[in-house]
Amino acid sequence: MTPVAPHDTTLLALDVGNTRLKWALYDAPLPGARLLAHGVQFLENIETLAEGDWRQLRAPRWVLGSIVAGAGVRHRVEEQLEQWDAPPQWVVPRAQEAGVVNGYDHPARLGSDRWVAMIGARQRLLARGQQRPCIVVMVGTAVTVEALDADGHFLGGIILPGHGIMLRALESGTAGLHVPTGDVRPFPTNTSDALTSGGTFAIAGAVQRMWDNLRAHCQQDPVCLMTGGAGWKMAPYMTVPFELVEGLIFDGLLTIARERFGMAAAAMAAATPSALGAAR
Ligand SMILES: Nc1ncnc2c1ncn2[C@@H]1O[C@H](COP(=O)(O)OP(=O)(O)O)[C@@H](O)[C@H]1O
Ligand SMILES: CC(C)(COP(=O)(O)O)[C@@H](O)C(=O)NCCC(=O)O
Ligand SMILES: [K+]
Repeated sequence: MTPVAPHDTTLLALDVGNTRLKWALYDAPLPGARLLAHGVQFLENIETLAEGDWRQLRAPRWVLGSIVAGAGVRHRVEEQLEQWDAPPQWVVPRAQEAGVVNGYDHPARLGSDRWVAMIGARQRLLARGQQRPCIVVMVGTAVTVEALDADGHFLGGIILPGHGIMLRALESGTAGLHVPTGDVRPFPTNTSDALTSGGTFAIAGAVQRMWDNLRAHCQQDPVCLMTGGAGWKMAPYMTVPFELVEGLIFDGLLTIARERFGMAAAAMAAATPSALGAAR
């Protein structure tokens, strides 16, 4: 095991989805921490991490992650982390955390990625002084659209299939849909374009509907933040004003990390001022 330097405050943040593992190493467990290194790995390649991307990585003091993949994947990720003396902590959605109140019937049954992204969204809005209702869209393997009111109450959200799952479902459920990816067109006139446009409009339409629901509920225009590996694919076709934000989940993980490890990190920084810098 690689020992951690006594005053090291590094945080390794993990976002394990159903398709890819995203990781980021920060110099401190705080929003705005300096990003030291980051990367992505498809789940089938997790076994390469310890001997590959993470081989030369500075040993993290803390490991905090969100995971929505199954127990098997979690075990494989944990094996790759064994080289360091930092047992991973996996976020489990609570009834409330970091200024967000969880409206789910069973708070812990909410996907941890959805919870962490909402905490990241809230942190981002408050940091720029915007206390407004917010729609959080994540376009990954699945698509999720969450509604938060201006006070940080998560009212509820929807789950729909992502682009890939929609196409595979149609391919396997019909006789005549086996065609290459097409283009998004207002009035598709071939099967490829019809499928690609259908999936894109389904997602854009779902977001529009949740945005309308939230505006009607709050009597105020929501902010819409969109993230996820396939967010860029949706960007040209959205019908509500939105911002494409990379790393909303990492913002959320840093916010949760501040609550969990911030005190310890501050104490270490006080012992060695150079470790964190005077600004923090
Ligand atoms: N270059 C790319 N590499 C991987 N996935 C991509 C790429 N471009 C778009 N995608 C889409 O992004 C999805 C993965 O996004 P991601 O946010 O990592 O998902 P998850 O969190 O569910 O693992 C894939 O399902 C795919 O549709
Ligand atoms: C909805 C999800 C499958 C999204 O997964 P992803 O696309 O990020 O891989 C995931 O958040 C999940 O498994 N949620 C648990 C059920 C729920 O949130 O209600
Ligand atoms: K995700």
